[in-house]
Amino acid sequence: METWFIIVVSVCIAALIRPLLLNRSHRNTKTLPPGPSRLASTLLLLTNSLPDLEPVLKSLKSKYGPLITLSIGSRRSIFVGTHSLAHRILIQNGAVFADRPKTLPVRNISSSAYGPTWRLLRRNLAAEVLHPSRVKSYSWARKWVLQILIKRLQNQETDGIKVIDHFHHAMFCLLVVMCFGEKLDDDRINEIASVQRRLLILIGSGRFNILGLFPRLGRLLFITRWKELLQLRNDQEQTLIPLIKSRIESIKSGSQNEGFVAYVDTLVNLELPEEDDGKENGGKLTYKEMVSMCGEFLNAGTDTTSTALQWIMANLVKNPHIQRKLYDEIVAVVGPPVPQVEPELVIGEDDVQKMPYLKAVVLEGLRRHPPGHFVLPHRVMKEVEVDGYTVPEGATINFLVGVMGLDPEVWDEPMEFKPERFLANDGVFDITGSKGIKMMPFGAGRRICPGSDLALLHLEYFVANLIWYFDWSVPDGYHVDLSEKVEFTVVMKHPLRALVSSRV
Ligand code: HEM
Repeated sequence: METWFIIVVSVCIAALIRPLLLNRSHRNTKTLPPGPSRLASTLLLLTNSLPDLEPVLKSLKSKYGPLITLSIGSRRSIFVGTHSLAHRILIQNGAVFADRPKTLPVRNISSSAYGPTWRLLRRNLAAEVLHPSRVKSYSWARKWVLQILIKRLQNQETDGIKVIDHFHHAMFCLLVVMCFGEKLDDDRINEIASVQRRLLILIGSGRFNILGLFPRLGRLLFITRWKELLQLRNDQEQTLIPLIKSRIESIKSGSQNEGFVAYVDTLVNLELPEEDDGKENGGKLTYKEMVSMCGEFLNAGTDTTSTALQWIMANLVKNPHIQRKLYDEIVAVVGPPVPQVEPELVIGEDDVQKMPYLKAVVLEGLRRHPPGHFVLPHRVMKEVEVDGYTVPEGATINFLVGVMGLDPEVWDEPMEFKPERFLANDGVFDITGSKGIKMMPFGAGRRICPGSDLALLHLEYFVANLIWYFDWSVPDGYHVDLSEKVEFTVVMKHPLRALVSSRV
């Protein structure tokens, strides 16, 4: 079904239920944060994916201020446009804003309601996979993937190489090992990457918004879309369940790599609590639920990181003086690059910790080009006052992450790529925003990305090694264009092509 049909149906529904809502809304809208009319809001929300709304929200922010409401029927979507309000909401009043709206029926961390199941699943990921000692135990996997990436980049074409495909492949190899404990060949990696990315891009396109906003009605009216989603989900299960089963078998038979814990290992014995509302079953995760958990792990750790890596490398190609300064720092710590790419001769993770300029480059990349220009939608758990307005219970709330990173009130020359800004304060920068938010590429507060340390390590490790081994430059007749395009994350509209030549 097409956009015009959505619009007609929504307008009819809005007209039918308007009289019912009028009394209530008259009472409430007085203190709601301001925003455009219900009809204009409905059209905006139904015809745009969340990232596509960014330019509209920017202009609404100039008109209405930093707290904006879009209404559709009785639902309210509230958007927050400044750092100080984001800090007040997510850090100082975090618990009220830590829930998620119920959308598609999957069980994973990011879509779990704020409650015991979410706590258990999140604690499991944080303690069993993302704990620093565990992250260290995956060090061999990072070295292995780095070899693969370097070999792929060495076989480049003369007119430059489109690097993003190789970054995606590398990140999938890495996250697949961490998830299923297996090194897979290229065909299997491509199969997993393909189904995961199809799901991500379809969901990111906003085509399923209606199913999330009105689950029952949406499924009836948009049966083709619903079937498309079910088919994709089925493909994902066909691809991931055999890997999950194979890992569980190897744990049972004791043939798995001793001392190495894959994400699946940690899911098998989890005992989920019964939720108070009785909507979620307790007990062990089913295979299908493990697919949702593993699918989340793969997508959270691959798409975001490879998108950020591409943006950072693009800025290093565009700004040779920054690349040179970074290379000099790397050589000062580990010496010049070695002729052979050997697992034991790459720049190690301990060395990376001694490179403040490298860290500044990565942070500047995340400020200037955060992979997500919004966080995942939060749900307000009880009515609360913010900045003199009433934010009602049940409203969804989101944050203009992209806009905050470019706010001239906070950042000097915000459009410029200047890593030096992160060297102030002895290079100490609190990405969690606990004392004050200046940017929030990983979100903030209780729902902050639990993978932020791992993501920073991956970015620092790959950027350091890629700059150490190779000189990156612009192919003839090409220029690095920093225009953006929305996929699931905000990616380069014209993907980076670079000439990558060995430094030895
Ligand atoms: C550059 C890389 C990454 C970026 C920019 C990023 C960003 C984000 C953002 C903005 C959120 C939403 C926060 C909110 O709703 O308030 C999020 C949530 C999440 N991220 Fe990441 N992320 C990255 C890498 C990772 C990695 C490597 C993992 C794990 C392997 C991960 C796992 C998750 C999970 C499980 C959530 C849901 C948290 C919850 O709902 O409690 N992310 N991430």
